[in-house]
Amino acid sequence: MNEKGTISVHTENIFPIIKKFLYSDQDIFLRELVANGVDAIQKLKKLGSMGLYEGSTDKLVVEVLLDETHKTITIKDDGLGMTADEIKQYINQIAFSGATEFVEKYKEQVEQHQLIGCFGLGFYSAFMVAKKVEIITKSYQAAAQAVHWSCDGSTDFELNPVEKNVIGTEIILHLSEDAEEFLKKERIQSILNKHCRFLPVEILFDGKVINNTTPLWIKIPADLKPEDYLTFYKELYPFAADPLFWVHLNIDYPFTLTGILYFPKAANYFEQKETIQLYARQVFITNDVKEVIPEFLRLLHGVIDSPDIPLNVSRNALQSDSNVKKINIYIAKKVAEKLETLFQQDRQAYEAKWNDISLFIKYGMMTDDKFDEKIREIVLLQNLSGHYYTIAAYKNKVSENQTDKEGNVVFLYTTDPQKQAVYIQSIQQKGYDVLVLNSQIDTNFINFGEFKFDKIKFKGVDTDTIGNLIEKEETVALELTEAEKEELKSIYEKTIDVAQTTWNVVAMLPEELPVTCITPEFSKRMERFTQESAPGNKPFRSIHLAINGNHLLAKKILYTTDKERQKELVTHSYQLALLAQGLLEGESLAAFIKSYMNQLLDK
Ligand SMILES: Nc1ncnc2c1ncn2[C@@H]1O[C@H](COP(=O)(O)OP(=O)(O)OP(=O)(O)O)[C@@H](O)[C@H]1O
Repeated sequence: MNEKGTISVHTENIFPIIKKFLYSDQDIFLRELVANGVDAIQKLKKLGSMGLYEGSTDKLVVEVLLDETHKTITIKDDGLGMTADEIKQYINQIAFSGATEFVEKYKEQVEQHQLIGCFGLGFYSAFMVAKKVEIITKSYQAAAQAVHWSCDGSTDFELNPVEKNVIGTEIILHLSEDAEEFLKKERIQSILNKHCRFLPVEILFDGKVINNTTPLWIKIPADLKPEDYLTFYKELYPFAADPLFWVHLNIDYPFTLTGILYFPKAANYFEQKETIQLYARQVFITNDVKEVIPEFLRLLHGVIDSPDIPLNVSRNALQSDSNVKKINIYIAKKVAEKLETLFQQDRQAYEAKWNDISLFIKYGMMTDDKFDEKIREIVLLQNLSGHYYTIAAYKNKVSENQTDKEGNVVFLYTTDPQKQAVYIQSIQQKGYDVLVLNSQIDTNFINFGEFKFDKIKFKGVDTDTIGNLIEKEETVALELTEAEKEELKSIYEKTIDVAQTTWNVVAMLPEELPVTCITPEFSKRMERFTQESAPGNKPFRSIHLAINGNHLLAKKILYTTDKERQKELVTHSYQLALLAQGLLEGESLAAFIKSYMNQLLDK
């Protein structure tokens, strides 16, 4: 049977293209060859179960062996093996396994390394690391002659009979000089850990089984306890704090998908990138799942396993794949259902987790309309007393007191209860309620909410006078005459001669500050955006000041005969306004502290 021949590839240049993979992810050769061994074992088991193979199928394994002396890696399996004819058909004619067609079709993406799984080259990926490859194989078929195939990376091969007693296949890779790093035990161990950790057949390396053949996600959810999920989470992310809860995905129709998605503690969201792993039949494919699952769900952790995600297509094509679209919708729905159940069944536990999950939920609402629709009723807002309300419940709670003359219910919020305490106090005296919206995402969420929620407006507590925060029909009357008003304004203008500063005397509540900085809600939001995108970059802005005409200080300033005293009152009330906004700094702050100190000594 000794035979020499030419591998029938349609493109002579398939090997250089295979080699090109090497710069993106050379490691996948091992995954491909081990996965072929696993397939071969599963096929033999299937034959056994159908009565077509009588040998034992209990202890079939794939083994990876290193030989430093001969510079070889051998991948040996107890699978169904191949006859000479099968080698000719499956190995020699690459076209049969689709490799040529694949390379032709996706050459460009291959070159740009844009394929999702870099799948499809299978056996021939061995040539990414080997200058010569041998196959020694014996088919399960009765009286099959074992064969030896070898190929040195050109398109020529040799095929000869060989002595081999046991059924199965050995693939021997003679490493090329530039791939000798793969002789290191640690290197192979780490590739196996990454790609083969959950393969369904035992993989032996260095005398040990390296994989868990029945990972949690393929088990039946009803059989599992919370501890099982927590243990598996630790297996995936040894250094992360326990997750809050999880969703076990398990669907057979219209596509097959299993997986577990964990909701991590908020602090873990951005710590690690690419935290969801994608598998196809327990073979690790990638942890770059950008195109496969909705953007906001990428904050979650866990595993998704589906044979229905096309792997040898470009990433662009993947997004428009109909299965991928269905998978996206399914996962988002499952996640929303999990949250709803939690909300309905244990409101207290849901509230306790709110701070951790709110970022993720708000982000989801803003980026996915369907998710928003499902989840809007269970979004919570927290007020200063620490109570949680749904949006509808909160609207109901404050509408009587906080509806403006246009019929909008105004949600007053603080971004920093400590720093904005002065404003909060006067607002609470007026009987208004204040929400805390201080997370990273809230600036965007407020914009989103105003656009989407019916007749709701958001106003920051430090943006305006109380009368203007919620404009009502009835207004506060000004206690000053027109002449007093003009006089007061002019005193402030003359005393505080600062550029970009405008003054107005306003009828405010007596308990509000004597002078208040007015920064329209819109500018405040813009400021926060800038702060978030370029921290430390203080935007320059002109300052509008409202002088409280109804504050006791107004008349005191107007009617004091001591000019020095008047100047002091004006300056201090101005500085207090800046202080309340966190704007008093540098020289002004030093001057303020100094004059305050002097006053202490005077008294
Ligand atoms: N270890 C093995 N034991 C038995 N048959 C094998 C083995 N390795 C490869 N084969 C045969 O050679 C064929 C081609 O293998 P190759 O890895 O190139 O492609 P594939 O496994 O069919 O698909 P993929 O491109 O997804 O890897 C296989 O379908 C299988 O029939």
